[in-house]
This record gives sequence, structure tokens and C-alpha cells, in this order.
Amino acid sequence: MLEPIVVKLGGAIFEDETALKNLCQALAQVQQRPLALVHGGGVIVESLLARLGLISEKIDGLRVTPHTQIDFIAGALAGTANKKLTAAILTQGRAAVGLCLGDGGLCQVTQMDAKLGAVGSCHPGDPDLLTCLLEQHYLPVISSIGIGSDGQLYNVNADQAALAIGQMLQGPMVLLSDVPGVLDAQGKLINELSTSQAQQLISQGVINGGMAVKVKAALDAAKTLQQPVILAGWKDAQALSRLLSGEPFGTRIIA
Ligand SMILES: Nc1ncnc2c1ncn2[C@@H]1O[C@H](COP(=O)(O)OP(=O)(O)O)[C@@H](O)[C@H]1O
Ligand SMILES: CC(=O)N[C@@H](CCC(=O)OP(=O)(O)O)C(=O)O
Repeated sequence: MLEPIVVKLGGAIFEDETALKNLCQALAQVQQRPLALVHGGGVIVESLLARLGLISEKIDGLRVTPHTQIDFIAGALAGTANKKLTAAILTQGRAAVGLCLGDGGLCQVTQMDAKLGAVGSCHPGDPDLLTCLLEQHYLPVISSIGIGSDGQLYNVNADQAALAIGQMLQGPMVLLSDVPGVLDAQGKLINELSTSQAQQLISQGVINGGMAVKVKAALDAAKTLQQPVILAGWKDAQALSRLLSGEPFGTRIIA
């Protein structure tokens, strides 16, 4: 089997029906090589928590997850987001299978930091389930809810979850977000970003919040995979065909 491509899809796409349909159509059409999809869903989490009258805050791009909220957050990510995305791909005629990081022991998850509550750090675990699905031409759709060795559910940042899946599958990675890639202080797309340039832009605050988490995960992935990781926008319906043809697009993160 060719190394699978790992695509991470940022959750804001759930608010753009047309982009979601176009992207799922493009994903469903990829026949050249196996594909695994990791997704976020921060917007779905926020809308549920707001409806429940709960306040949510982030520290350095990571959502503080009180233990009293993890059931709701798991419902939003492993439930609503995961099943909506699986449904959108199934509708395009491709056999998608919805999973979370804990299924089949895919990833090992531990509590990251007590001050963040039920937020998990994620590491590659047992690849067997994923390998079986990919060999049988299923498209795995993986949410970023993890299960710890303590049996608890953890909320993992979806870019960090994608990093663990990428390290497990050792294939090319593309992280698709609501922006066309990493933007400089003038709002212009940066075509290529190295570790030192990224560190400088993060310390200057030009790269911040969720993008800082994403860039750090991409740098780690580029280092372990020994190949650039692409950060690009899901609004670009051609993103996947560009990736497959090797055409440059988005921001290439090089370690
Ligand atoms: N330098 C930057 N370039 C692009 N986006 C940035 C930058 N710094 C911060 N951001 C913010 O990061 C967001 C993308 O990160 P995030 O919301 O975590 O995406 P996703 O949900 O797709 O993982 C952008 O919408 C933008 O608001
Ligand atoms: C710990 C943490 O921050 N978890 C994220 C998981 C979802 C996510 O990362 O979604 P996006 O990719 O859409 O941002 C959250 O609760 O929002």
C-alpha cells in the first residue's frame, strides 16, 4: 500500500455548506492513494456550549476543558462533527468510517496540564485498525476525542491529533483551514516557512492562537516525516488535486 495522505480539516468548514460539499466531493474522488481524514470542530463545540449557557476560554490556542464539560465537547466533536462529515462523504459515494482517537487504541492520550482540565496530549498508538480500513479502501474520518489509559475522555487539539496520525502513517500531510495558509504581518501568504522563521513570527505575535498550535504541529510533523507539510485553505476546491500533482500551494512548512 502507498503511504496514505493525512488531511486535517479545520472545523470552520462546518459553517460553509458549499465548501464542505465541494471538499467532500474532492475527497471522495481521490483514487490514486489511500487517504485518512482528521477533523476539528471548534465552532460546533462553541455553539453547543453557548446554547448550554457555558463559557469557554482558550489558553495559547487550546480550549480549557473543565471535566464537567468533556461529555458535551465529546458529543460535539466525536458525535455531531464526526457524523456530519462522515455523512457528507458517504453522500458523495465513498465508504467513510467515523472514528475517534481511542478506537482500536489508535492513539495514546494523557492529560496535558491540570490547568487545562480534560485536554489530552496525543501520541501514535496501534495502527492496525487504520491499516485494515485503508487496505479495504475505506476512508477513515477521525475526530480529536481521545481515550486515556485511565478510561477518561480527553479533548485533543485536532492539529495535534493529525500530527499523531501522520507520524503513525508516515505519509504526506496537509492541514486545511479557513485561511489560504500562514499570512505575514501584511496579510500576505507566506509560501515557505522554516523552524527559525516560524519561531520569530510566533514570538512577534504575527502567528498566534490556533495558527501557532497548527504551525508547531506542522513543524514537528515535517521533522519526523522528513518532508514538508502543507498548510492551505479548504476554500480552495483544487487543494487536493494540487497536493496529488505536486503543484505548489498554501504554505510549505519545512523543518
Ligand atoms: N499568521 C497567521 N496567518 C493565518 N492565520 C492566522 C495567523 N495568526 C492567527 N491566525 C488565525 O488562525 C486561524 C486558523 O487557526 P484555527 O482557527 O485554529 O484553524 P482550524 O480551526 O482550521 O484549525 C485563522 O482563521 C486566523 O484567524
Ligand atoms: C484542546 C482543544 O483545543 N481542542 C479543540 C478540538 C477541536 C479542534 O481543534 O477544532 P478546529 O480544528 O476546528 O480548531 C477544541 O475544543 O476546539
